[in-house]
Amino acid sequence: MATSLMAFKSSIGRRALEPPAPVPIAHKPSRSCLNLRRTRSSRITCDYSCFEVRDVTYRPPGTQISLLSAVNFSLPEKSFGLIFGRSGSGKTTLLQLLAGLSKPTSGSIYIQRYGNDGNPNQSPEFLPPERVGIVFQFPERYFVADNVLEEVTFGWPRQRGDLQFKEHLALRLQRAINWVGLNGISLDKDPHTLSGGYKRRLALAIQLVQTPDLLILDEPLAGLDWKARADVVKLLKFLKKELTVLVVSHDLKELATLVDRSWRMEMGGVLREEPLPI
Ligand SMILES: Nc1ncnc2c1ncn2[C@@H]1O[C@H](COP(=O)(O)OP(=O)(O)OP(=O)(O)O)[C@@H](O)[C@H]1O
Repeated sequence: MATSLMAFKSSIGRRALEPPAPVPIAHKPSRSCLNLRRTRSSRITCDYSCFEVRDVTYRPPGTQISLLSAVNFSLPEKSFGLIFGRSGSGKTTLLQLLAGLSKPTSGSIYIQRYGNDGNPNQSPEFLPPERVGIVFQFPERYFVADNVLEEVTFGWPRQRGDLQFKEHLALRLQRAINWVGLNGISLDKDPHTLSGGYKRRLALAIQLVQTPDLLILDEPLAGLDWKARADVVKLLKFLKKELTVLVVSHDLKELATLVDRSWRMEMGGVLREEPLPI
């Protein structure tokens, strides 16, 4: 792939391109979101929020083909959701809508805050694309920089900011590097010379510096050896404590211990909540 195209593909995973879809006017409380909170903690002690997808359909512009058919689901904050299903069923298409890379043809994607009683306690909010980080399948194919530091900070503002702003960026960088366990690696290292597992850590760090609320990963274990796969699973277990994670994967057994909620995507873009078939 030409370098310029690689840079473009990489950059679309790093920043928002399109304005968010309108927030629904009439909103029904999501009981399923509350139920999941109850199973994760016997006593609900504070407000919480859920990422919610309501009646989302998608038809690529200029076509008559519906790739997603009235998709509905909720994912509470700091939980781990997994979508599985046959190749070509529409999983990646759904992730792209959540990341704001395409707009739903109809339906809405938003964040809803709930009170202790399980009822919404404020109006639904847009899910702005800058609050979503997406790691594509084989993210290392889209690395563009000559060293780790430039790869992580690609797309950051280059103009002279004040000291406070620079300190803020430096803290974000340090936190992301620590979270993914890249602190033992020189920031001067060429990203292409890293091992498979470290390349995935770097791809995660690129998203985490943006401090997303929702982290989306498309086949995070694909193409890795057994040790790197185990490392990535361990890392996702840690990240789940810090933010909400939504994964598309065929590697159900390896991810099973992390999963709070799972859905099968059926051909034609029909999503159904279903336990993992393992
Ligand atoms: N812009 C488009 N126009 C027409 N069809 C499309 C477009 N984008 C994707 N498709 C088709 O939509 C279907 C769903 O694709 P998608 O990549 O979302 O599936 P998937 O479930 O993620 O598959 P995989 O597991 O192989 O990644 C496929 O048949 C694909 O060819």
